[in-house]
Amino acid sequence: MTVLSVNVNKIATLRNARGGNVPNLIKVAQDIERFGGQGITIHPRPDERHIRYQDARDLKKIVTTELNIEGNPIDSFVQLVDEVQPHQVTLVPDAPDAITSNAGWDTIKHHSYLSEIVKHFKNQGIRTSIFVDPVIEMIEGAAKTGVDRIELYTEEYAVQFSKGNPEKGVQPYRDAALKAHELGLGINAGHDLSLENIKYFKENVPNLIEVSIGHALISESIYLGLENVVNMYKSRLA
Ligand SMILES: CC(=O)[C@@H](O)[C@H](O)COP(=O)(O)O
Ligand SMILES: NCC(=O)COP(=O)(O)O
Repeated sequence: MTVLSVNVNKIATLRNARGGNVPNLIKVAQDIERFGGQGITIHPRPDERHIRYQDARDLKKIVTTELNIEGNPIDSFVQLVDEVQPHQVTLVPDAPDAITSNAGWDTIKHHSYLSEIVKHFKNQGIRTSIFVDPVIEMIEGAAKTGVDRIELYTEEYAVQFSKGNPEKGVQPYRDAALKAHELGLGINAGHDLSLENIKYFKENVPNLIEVSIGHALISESIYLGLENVVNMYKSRLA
């Protein structure tokens, strides 16, 4: 079984559009857990365009499954994670003005920086993950930082799947997962995973511990309903 962590960034996007508290992010997170979601993921960005730093504090008080905070470990992010103490922190190298995450870390170039940050969080007992492209050298570089897990950046898989090339799309992820497992790393994945492409990914990428899914899951819920969609993902991840 692979754990489904639901990314609620898009719930915050909708809420912020009117400046009030509709939809209520906390209630949605509680409902996701009630419907069977096994984790909540957030990705507070420096401009707080969707998740606000205060949301992280509020969610920590109510999440009973697993809270995963993703982001670029700039000083304010590190301070937030230190304060909130989520179950997992995922380091993502996104620029402040990036529309969304668009690359994994160069774990060789940033070896010292990542090693220091990984140590900082691991010393507090926070499970730490590094967002990477499915490139063997980057997996090896991640392992050398002492990190617990990697999160495979799955946009390219999603692109290839949508073009009708699922095997071409998944092959680098299978190879990366085998290497990561051999090196003792846990394997997470995320970005642009959807009801359409998740089953093939799960069936073809070994040792997949957790996926975080937001944009597609929330969009699909408009048509199919949140409870239904959470359970549709879970059956594809069983
Ligand atoms: C790391 C990752 O792939 C997701 O966290 C993604 O970046 C979601 O962020 P947005 O919701 O801002 O697109
Ligand atoms: N880590 C990936 C994530 O949290 C969700 O990404 P997406 O499904 O919104 O593309």
